[in-house]
Amino acid sequence: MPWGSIEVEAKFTAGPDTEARLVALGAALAGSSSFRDLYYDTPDLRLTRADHWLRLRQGAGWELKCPPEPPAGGTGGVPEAAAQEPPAVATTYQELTSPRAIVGRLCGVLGVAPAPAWDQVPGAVAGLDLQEFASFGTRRRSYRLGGLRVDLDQADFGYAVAEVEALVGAQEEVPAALEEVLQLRRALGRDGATRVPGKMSVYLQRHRPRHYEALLRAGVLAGDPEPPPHGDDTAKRGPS
Ligand SMILES: Cc1ncc(C[n+]2csc(CCOP(=O)(O)OP(=O)(O)OP(=O)(O)O)c2C)c(N)n1
Ligand SMILES: [Mg+2]
Repeated sequence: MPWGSIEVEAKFTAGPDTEARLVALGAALAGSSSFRDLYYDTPDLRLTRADHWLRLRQGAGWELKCPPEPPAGGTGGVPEAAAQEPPAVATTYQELTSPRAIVGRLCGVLGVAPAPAWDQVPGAVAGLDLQEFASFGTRRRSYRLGGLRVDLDQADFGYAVAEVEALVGAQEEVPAALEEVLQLRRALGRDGATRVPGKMSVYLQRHRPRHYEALLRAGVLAGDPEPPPHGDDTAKRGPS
């Protein structure tokens, strides 16, 4: 897919038995990694208030996670549950990686014409006055099971979260992918009855409360219950 792929994700809180359950289901450890993410927005938060997440990921480069473009003439059958209205059972995002696609989408959201000098993302970041608003490290253990991926993350600000993820190439494939993602999460003993906040939600709630409130008001984030404080054993239950 020239414009990136569509990511269907459902988060959950991993337990001490999660990795054993994954292996029992036939999943294989695909790798362990550590990386730092830096996220950018305009001073008046226009990108994140439009649910667009521009980041520079150490070792991967620039990436833009944004709601999938509705295909011409239809919603592409994105099921309600996967819709971005919080609380979302799962989230569906396009992940753009090509500089041209990222810059084009940024300019579209901000309503400006791309300048010739913005053929690479850093030029657009400077030209659009985008500033870093979040920076945190993640230790990740990833498992693969069929076409699904399970990431067990431990953020360096003391929060652990896991997610089941499927990548599809077209909107029409989202409903089937969503069912597979939710089925695996259930098989891991996590029914999704309680909404599990992502790392960014917790980071903003703790470190950028005004930004967090703005995203609640914009309906981009749901009012997630603040997870246990640092050092709580939930945080410790991250990737072993
Ligand atoms: C449950 C939920 N999560 C994220 C969002 C929006 N959002 C906030 S930050 C954000 C960007 C980061 O996405 P996330 O999957 O939380 O982080 P990570 O797992 O490190 O990225 P990956 O490796 O999967 O690309 C999004 C989409 C939302 N509205 N609801
Ligand atoms: Mg994710």
